[in-house]
Amino acid sequence: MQIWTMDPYACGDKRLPHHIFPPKRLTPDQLTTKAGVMCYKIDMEDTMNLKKRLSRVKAASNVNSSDVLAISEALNGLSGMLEELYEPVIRDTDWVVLITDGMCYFDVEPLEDEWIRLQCEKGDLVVIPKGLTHRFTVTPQNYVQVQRFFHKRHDAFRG
Ligand SMILES: CSCCC(=O)/C(O)=C/O
Repeated sequence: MQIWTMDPYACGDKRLPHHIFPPKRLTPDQLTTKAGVMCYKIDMEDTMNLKKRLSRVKAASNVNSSDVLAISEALNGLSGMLEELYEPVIRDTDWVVLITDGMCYFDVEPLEDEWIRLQCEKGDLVVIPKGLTHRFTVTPQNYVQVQRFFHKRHDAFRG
C-alpha cells in the first residue's frame, strides 16, 4: 500500500494521484496515528493466515457479513457509480474492505480539508474507523475487486 497527503484542491481526473508538492508520503503506522485507519498486508495464497486475520479483524470491528464488488469497464453505468462512490461519507460502523484483485484508492479526511490517499492493491485489508470521512475511487486501470464486510443490520451501502 502507498499512502500520501493529497492535494486538497485537486481537480480533474480523480483517478490521478493528486500529490501535493513536494510529495508527502506516510507509513501505515503514521496513517493509524493520524486517522485511526488500520492496514494489513495479506498473502492471499496463505489461506490459513487470511482466515486468521479476517476473523480477528471481523471480531474487532463487529462485522459479520460480506459481499464482493467488482468494478471494471465492463460495468454498465461505471462513471455514474464512480461519481457516487467519490462522494464523501461518514459511517457509524467500521468500514472493512479486502482488495482481492486490481487497484483502488480510499481517501480519508482526518481533519477538515486534509485528505490522505491510500493506494490499495491485492492483499490489502483496510479498516476505516466509524466516524471518519472517506471516499473511494479506482486508479487509471479502472479495475478492482473487493470484499466488503459490514454489519448485518447495515443493508444500505453504496455500490
Ligand atoms: C469498494 S467499497 C466502495 C464503497 C465505499 O467505500 C463505502 O461505501 C464506504 O463507506
